[in-house]
Amino acid sequence: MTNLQVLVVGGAGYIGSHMVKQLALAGCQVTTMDNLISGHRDAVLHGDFVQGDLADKVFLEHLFAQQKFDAVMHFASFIQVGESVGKPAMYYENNVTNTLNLLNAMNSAGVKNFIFSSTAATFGEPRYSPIDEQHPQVPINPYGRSKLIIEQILGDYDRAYGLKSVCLRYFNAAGADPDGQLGERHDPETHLIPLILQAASGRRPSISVFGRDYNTPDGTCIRDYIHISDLCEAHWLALLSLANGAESQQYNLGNGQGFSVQEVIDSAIRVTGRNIRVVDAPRREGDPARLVADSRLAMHKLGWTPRFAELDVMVSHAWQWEQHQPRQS
Ligand SMILES: NC(=O)c1ccc[n+]([C@@H]2O[C@H](COP(=O)([O-])OP(=O)(O)OC[C@H]3O[C@@H](n4cnc5c(N)ncnc54)[C@H](O)[C@@H]3O)[C@@H](O)[C@H]2O)c1
Ligand SMILES: O=c1ccn([C@@H]2O[C@H](COP(=O)(O)OP(=O)(O)O[C@H]3O[C@H](CO)[C@H](O)[C@H](O)[C@H]3O)[C@@H](O)[C@H]2O)c(=O)[nH]1
Repeated sequence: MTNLQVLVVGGAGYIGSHMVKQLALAGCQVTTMDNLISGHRDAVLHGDFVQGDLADKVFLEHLFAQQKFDAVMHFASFIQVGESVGKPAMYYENNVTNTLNLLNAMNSAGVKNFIFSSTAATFGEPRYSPIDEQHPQVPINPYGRSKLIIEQILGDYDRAYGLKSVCLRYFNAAGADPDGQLGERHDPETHLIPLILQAASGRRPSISVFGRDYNTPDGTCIRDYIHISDLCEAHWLALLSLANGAESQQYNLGNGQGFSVQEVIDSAIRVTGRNIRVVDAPRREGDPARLVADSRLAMHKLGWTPRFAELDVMVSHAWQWEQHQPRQS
């Protein structure tokens, strides 16, 4: 238990809202800041909520002047790879410039601990698998580049200002709060598991499989799905490491086990017991055939162990959430 005071930026979103709950249950004083551009106010179940935008430097200055924080967790960004290709300005503005505003406000206020949501997309096309922290980072889209730029800025800010950070490079966040209180509510939804489950529940007519001609055993893309609770646990351990004086670090976070798109659909059929209409579609631009994490560094240095590594468990928690979503009449 701890009474750390933590600012969660983007805490009304999918991953941030689960984090807020976990921090509060661990005894932290949590403040969520979110502009609600894609988040949901009712997803913030604990602590204080302030509506504000990272673009607003005056707002940030006031926030840090009013409250003392031991650490900041930063989940707020635009998140769609495809959209970033057509709208790079929007992505660099929100993911880079606005993050700089946050880092500079932290610096002015003397807040020294930062946990950053980075991504597998910073690696680009895998040169080997599974992907460890030594793998070259050569992103192939503006989304991935926007996250890598921040990772690099964080190195500079540590050297110059002593800002300590942990960059967590998530692979595919999946599942939902095991208690059923929270889940994934993106609009538009682009992620595979919620889309499959919407097809199972009747909220969508079908699920499209983007390509069956990849160099994988069943021809569909392989991804490394990591349960949202395990992801939050890694953030918690990263926070404790910084609070205990650890140096800045980057960790890849996944299960180390890949599942193909077809295997995810098969899991959803097993878990839901429903028929799911599957439509074959062309490849989606920019999708590598296989993205699997080597997370051994996080396991060794943070003492992290995924608890919900089984795909059917991730899908069943997401299904529990999907069944409580409002239906259009
Ligand atoms: N979902 C994944 O599989 C995945 C994988 C790798 C990395 N990530 C990263 O994790 C983070 C969280 O992802 P998510 O799926 O929860 O996304 P999300 O869209 O559900 O949450 C992002 C939140 O940030 C808020 N926000 C965005 N811009 C803001 C701004 N300028 N000021 C204040 N609030 C702002 C949004 O309203 C939203 O609540 C993102 O940074 C994303 O890049 C996610
Ligand atoms: O309707 C769909 C949606 C997805 N897919 C496939 O399912 C797999 C997973 O796709 P997601 O969109 O769920 O996830 P991504 O692997 O594309 O994206 C994840 O990893 C990226 C980094 O590679 C980013 O970090 C992003 O935010 C994160 O969700 C991909 O092979 C995709 O082609 C389909 O076949 N049909």
